[in-house]
Amino acid sequence: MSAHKAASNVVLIGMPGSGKSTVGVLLAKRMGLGFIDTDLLIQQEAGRTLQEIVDGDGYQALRRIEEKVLLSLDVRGQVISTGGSAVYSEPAMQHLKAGGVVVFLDIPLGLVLERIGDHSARGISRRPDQSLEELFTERFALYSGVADIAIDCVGRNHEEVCEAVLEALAGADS
Ligand SMILES: Nc1ncnc2c1ncn2[C@@H]1O[C@H](COP(=O)(O)OP(=O)(O)O)[C@@H](O)[C@H]1O
Ligand SMILES: O=C(O)C1=C[C@@H](OP(=O)(O)O)[C@@H](O)[C@H](O)C1
Ligand SMILES: [Mg+2]
Repeated sequence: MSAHKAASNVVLIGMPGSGKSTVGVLLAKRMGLGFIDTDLLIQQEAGRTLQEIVDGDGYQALRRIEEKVLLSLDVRGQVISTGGSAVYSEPAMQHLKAGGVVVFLDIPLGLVLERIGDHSARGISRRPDQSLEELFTERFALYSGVADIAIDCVGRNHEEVCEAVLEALAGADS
């Protein structure tokens, strides 16, 4: 059996602004799957917004809650949109990989900056001294290393990214 059929979730990873949440919904509709945004599960688990967690307890606290939420996911037939920092947990990523195909939505730093605008209110999990450029470089290696499939999202709108993911999944299936 192919990797895709054996593993029934589709897991989206990538930088904030890469389209995990918005494209994830489109993808779920096209594939007839359910949809989970793990950022919302984290907020429910913590009873706070992501920004409140970062402001109150620090960026590592957010990563700890995120890891716990990801490891407790036991689902099939879902598109799972993760948060950009999910990739910092190796056990969580291995857990997600075991149950699905991991798809990296790849955008360059310029698009990250353009799309997330004033990121101070977006709860980004990073060291206070770390620039977005450094964060981008650090994460790019992690996303590329763990993904089963990478999608170049440059020059593609939401629908086109969704289409590209579908094509790549079909290719991985055959
Ligand atoms: N392919 C795309 N083309 C144009 N805008 C996009 C695209 N993907 C995402 N966006 C926009 O970028 C912003 C962040 O998207 P979102 O899905 O929340 O990303 P993520 O969940 O990866 O942080 C939203 O305003 C969204 O509409
Ligand atoms: O990249 C990050 O550090 C984060 C991205 C957010 O999700 P999106 O990638 O969906 O914006 C969210 O998980 C959290 O605020 C941390
Ligand atoms: Mg999101």
